[in-house]
Amino acid sequence: MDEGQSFNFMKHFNNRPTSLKVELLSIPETNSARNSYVQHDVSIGEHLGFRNLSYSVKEGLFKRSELIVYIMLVLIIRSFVLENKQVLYEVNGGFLAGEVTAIMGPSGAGKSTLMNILAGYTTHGISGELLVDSKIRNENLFRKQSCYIMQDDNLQPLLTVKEAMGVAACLKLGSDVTKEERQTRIDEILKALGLWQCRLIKTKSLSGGQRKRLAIALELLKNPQIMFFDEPTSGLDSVSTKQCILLLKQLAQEGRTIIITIHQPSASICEMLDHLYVLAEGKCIYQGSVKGVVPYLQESNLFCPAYHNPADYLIEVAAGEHGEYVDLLVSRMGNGTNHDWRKMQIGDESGMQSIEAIDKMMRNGLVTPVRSPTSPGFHWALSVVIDWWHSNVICCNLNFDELCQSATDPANGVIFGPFFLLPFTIFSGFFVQLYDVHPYMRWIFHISYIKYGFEGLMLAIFGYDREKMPCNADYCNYHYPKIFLEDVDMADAVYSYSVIFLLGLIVFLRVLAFIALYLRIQLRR
Ligand SMILES: Nc1ncnc2c1ncn2[C@@H]1O[C@H](COP(=O)(O)OP(=O)(O)OP(=O)(O)O)[C@@H](O)[C@H]1O
Repeated sequence: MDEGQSFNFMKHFNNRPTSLKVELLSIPETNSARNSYVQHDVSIGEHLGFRNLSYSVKEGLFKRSELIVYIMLVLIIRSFVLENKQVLYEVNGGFLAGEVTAIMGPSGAGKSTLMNILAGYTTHGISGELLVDSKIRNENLFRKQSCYIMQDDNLQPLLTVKEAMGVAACLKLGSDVTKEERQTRIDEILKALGLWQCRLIKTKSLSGGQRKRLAIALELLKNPQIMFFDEPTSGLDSVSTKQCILLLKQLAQEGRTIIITIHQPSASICEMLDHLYVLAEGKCIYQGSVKGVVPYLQESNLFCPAYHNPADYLIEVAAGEHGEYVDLLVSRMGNGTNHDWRKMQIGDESGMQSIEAIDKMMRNGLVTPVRSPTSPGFHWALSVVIDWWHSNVICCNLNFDELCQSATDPANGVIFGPFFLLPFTIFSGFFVQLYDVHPYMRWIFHISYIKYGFEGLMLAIFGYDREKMPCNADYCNYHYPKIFLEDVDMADAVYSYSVIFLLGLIVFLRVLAFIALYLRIQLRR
């Protein structure tokens, strides 16, 4: 490492606070609250990078352990017998300080291999360049400034949390750190990571989440700049998973580079990640923000279904479930050299969300924008005009979906719309007559807009003393339209009532929809 590189690296390191500021936060419930943790307070240039990184292993008759025993023999025959298996193919990438980067991909894609190489655990069979601040990294210095937290935390089961920290502090902190300073640091980290309450508990009795935090606490003693985590959320429930990712975000926001491998994160976890690096068949098919995944795939004619977790969809694409797209995506991503999709950050969210929302609604045949920079009155009026335009029969214009979408979430409209529609359809006079149902249920007839629409239609066709209908048989029961109206229980129905009710209901629902839309937008502001 030359002097300049060493200076840069140490500059980042020295910029970080020496004392930890990490506090375990409660998990925010709302998206907006969660997104507040995704602010990019720390903006440091590229920190950890790799160029044209390839990795291959020899595999065949002998495994690695046997090689030790048969080393002489293997050295002679390996070039003849063993096959070269390529795991990574000239991949490129850059991970920034201040961000949580998740390496994702289907099983066998090369995630652990890449992580092991970046962490400096795998050193043989590699070609390409490992960089820090765009310069070839110094492995010795890098090892001092980084740590690797494995899935199996390997904690000593019979030591208490405080004892485990004490042993680690003696080993990791130099002799120039006094006993008091060590103790202060241990207490500080335990409090910061929410382990203070269980400092006297043996590590074998800790919960999964506490064990993960203790593993992190042990590494934090030497305050590493770069932290690698292999599947940090495996074996944790959803609450502990969120807490764990939040903790990693906080560590990142203090200026660290956090790199994790993760298997199919949930949508809410995905939102909390700053950067995704996705591998398929040992090549990079995506590198960028979480928000960029859907538009990136769309450009390759891969449309993530509405209400589908984009991360799941990306893994399905990587696994070839949607066709042969890996080569196309690798070339579009330049095998990791393309950094364009990194730019699509949370700041672009409002635009993206409204585009996605409109897109979803258009696909579902709905036309009520719920998130808009313009006035609710404008959208309300627009939806009235468009709905009116689309409607052929007056009763079809009464759309309960719209009310539900305005008041709650568009997805709820799809569920509650048919739910509200069904009783009105059944008690409309079409399937059952008014006097066939229990008196307690008859009120539904009187508010069923389908009944009024149906009644108005029947009266317009068969009412108003319509003349006898043609009959070519000896006897026609409905020769007289009046008999038909009596049979369908509409002899006493009044056409004008139907029209007044339907017009009144249209006005009522429109006003209600406007109020709901108005209130919702007011609450969001
Ligand atoms: N030392 C090795 N010897 C033989 N094959 C190896 C070696 N290391 C990795 N591989 C192979 O490289 C491929 C990628 O392995 P890797 O463990 O990196 O995948 P992964 O994406 O982490 O998978 P998973 O999610 O299942 O852990 C696999 O097919 C694996 O068998």
